[in-house]
Amino acid sequence: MTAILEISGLTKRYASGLVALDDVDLTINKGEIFALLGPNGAGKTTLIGAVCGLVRPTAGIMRAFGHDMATDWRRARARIGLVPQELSTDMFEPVERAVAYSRGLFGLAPNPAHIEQVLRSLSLWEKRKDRIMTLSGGMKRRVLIAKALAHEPDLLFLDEPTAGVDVELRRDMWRLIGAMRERGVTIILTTHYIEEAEEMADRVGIIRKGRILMVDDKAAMMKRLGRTEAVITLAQPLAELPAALAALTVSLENGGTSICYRGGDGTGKGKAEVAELTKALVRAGIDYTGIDIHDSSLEDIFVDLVEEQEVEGAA
Ligand SMILES: Nc1ncnc2c1ncn2[C@@H]1O[C@H](COP(=O)(O)OP(=O)(O)OP(=O)(O)O)[C@@H](O)[C@H]1O
Repeated sequence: MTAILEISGLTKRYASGLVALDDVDLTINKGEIFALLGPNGAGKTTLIGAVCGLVRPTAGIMRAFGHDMATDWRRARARIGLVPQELSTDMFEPVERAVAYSRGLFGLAPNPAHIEQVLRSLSLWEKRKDRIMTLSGGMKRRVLIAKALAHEPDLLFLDEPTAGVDVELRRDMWRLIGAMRERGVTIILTTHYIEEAEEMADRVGIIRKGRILMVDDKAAMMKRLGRTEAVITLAQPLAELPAALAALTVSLENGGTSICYRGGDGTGKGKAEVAELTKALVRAGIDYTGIDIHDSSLEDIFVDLVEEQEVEGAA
């Protein structure tokens, strides 16, 4: 595995005194899709801004493609693309010219064939002569991506690429991100849609209050922190749990009308234990009217992790 971005001890204290990034270490490998998840204000945009030269770090070292970003920033930055949350300039420009101009900003020779390919892949070719201000919100998003791809970056940051876009555009974005990965582009995306990380990411980082709480392969994270939850609705309420169930991680809830199971480890163990539980109920002569069972999602894991930290922080 080749590391293409290495961040260590990255700290950002804004003039207000607020510490938006607190000693962040993070390594991004070539060719991966990395999703950075965090609640509002966690520091995601600040982190992207620091790597892309929009935010001046207070401390820390960043290396991209082997270049130290403090001393050799320009060469590193030339290989990085950024799709920000909002379009702030170019509103009066026609699409094609704005995208070609973005390429020129990095000192690259014009390449109309590449610009055409980018515009076509984003369904913008028909709109290439239109002024950006006349486009719909979704089309403006596509222009942002086209601008970031104009200089053929090897590392692409997408800051909440699908916030506020419709389902169709979101699917299109996912397809596009997948296609970029196929071409070997490394992608770091921030998202509030955990479904997006679950669908696309190879690795997931969870950030809160400027600190990275966890980084892991998505599958490993779900396996390690995943669990199964089952609620068994009883035909008759119970006053207490039967002794036969003592070995299982169950509790009596909802005024004795349901038995809740929380356990397992994301590998199927939970489902097997729920099966055991139902058999034990039958053996004990306890009748039930329904079972609701689900495996935890990345969202459950995320919420648990962030809440756990809230509790620790308050303690
Ligand atoms: N220019 C600034 N000056 C002072 N504080 C700032 C500045 N920019 C961001 N912050 C603060 O830094 C913290 C991190 O903000 P940041 O935008 O990086 O979070 P985020 O994770 O991207 O949030 P969101 O998901 O809402 O976009 C927040 O508390 C924010 O208010």
